[in-house]
Amino acid sequence: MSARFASIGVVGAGAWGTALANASARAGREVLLWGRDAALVETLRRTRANPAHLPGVALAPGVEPTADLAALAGADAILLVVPAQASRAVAAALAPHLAAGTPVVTCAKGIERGTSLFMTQVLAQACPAALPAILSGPSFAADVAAGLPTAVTLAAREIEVAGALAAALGSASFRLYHSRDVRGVEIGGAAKNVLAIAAGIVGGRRLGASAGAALIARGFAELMRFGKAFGAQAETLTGLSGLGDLILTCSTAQSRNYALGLSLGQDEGLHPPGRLAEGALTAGVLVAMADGRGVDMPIARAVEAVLAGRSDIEQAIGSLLARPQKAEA
Ligand SMILES: NC(=O)C1=CN([C@@H]2O[C@H](COP(=O)(O)OP(=O)(O)OC[C@H]3O[C@@H](n4cnc5c(N)ncnc54)[C@H](OP(=O)(O)O)[C@@H]3O)[C@@H](O)[C@H]2O)C=CC1
Ligand SMILES: O=C(CO)COP(=O)(O)O
Repeated sequence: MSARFASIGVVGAGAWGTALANASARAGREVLLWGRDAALVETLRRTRANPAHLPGVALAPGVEPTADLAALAGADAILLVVPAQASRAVAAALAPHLAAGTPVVTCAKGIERGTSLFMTQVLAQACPAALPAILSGPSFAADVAAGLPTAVTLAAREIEVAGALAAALGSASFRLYHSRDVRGVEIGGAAKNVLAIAAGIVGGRRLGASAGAALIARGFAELMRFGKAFGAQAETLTGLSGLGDLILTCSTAQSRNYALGLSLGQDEGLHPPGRLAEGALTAGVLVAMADGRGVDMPIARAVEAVLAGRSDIEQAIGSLLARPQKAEA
């Protein structure tokens, strides 16, 4: 079945794109790795390494870097691995090169600002001939690139397509579960990033491990409420791209979202600057969407208020702790 996807085009040569290119090559696929920066692509080609985005990792044999998007025209499937807010423009640039029905798997974790669209909805608009799919779950690029054991979920509307893609990309160390709950998988990845910023704030403020655990559990309740309101299945949200990814990114400063929260909690502002933290870009649209459907998300709301400068950390913590006690739901 995996012969259906013998060649994979990876669009985006950042940390996650490079790691997924390596994982795909390890799974036996031919891989073209596209980057927008010709100089970076030349470095990748010459040194077989990506020091800018994934230091210390060698590019797997079988990964061919390219700066030419048209070169991906013959790929059997595409992994779209650019930040959520760049996904529409990059998918639109890719669209003219794709054969109709080519699966495009978005690997970004976010919601588009301005349109309030999930990643596969953005794909459907920008790349209408493609078959949209989503890959998400607890997986640091460095871990996947190093071949450490990792498990993620790949969802597509057609379960056969999801299964075949999972079979094509998976290996002993990179396990892909498949699903047809596209919405659940994309909500899990987007929402957990916002909650991970809150977990980082708890860490930065040294509020203790008990507070950290409470934050994960109550954050998960928010993620579940949001997911249910937007059509996700509960079993997806309790799986890898929900609870699994929430636990990972709320637990360690290896997460850029957690690290951002840590820095806020230590009153060091948005540090380090320029590093991608998708949760900071998703917080506003997530909270607005929740408001639109009457979904209570106090932790996400507190993160959004801090990031927008409407609340300081002490006010945000105070407002969460001052909420009336209620039944656990
Ligand atoms: N890193 C990780 O561990 C994981 C990341 N993800 C998700 O993957 C997505 C990408 O993250 P990651 O790879 O880590 O991010 P990086 O910051 O490492 O890389 C982002 C890549 O996207 C490129 N890019 C940015 N904007 C554009 C644009 N407008 N057009 C074309 N290319 C663009 C960058 O190019 P340039 O170098 O030229 O700026 C870079 O190659 C995010 O949504 C993230 O949440 C998911 C799971 C794990
Ligand atoms: O999504 C991730 C791990 O699953 C990566 O998290 P960060 O983007 O917070 O580093």
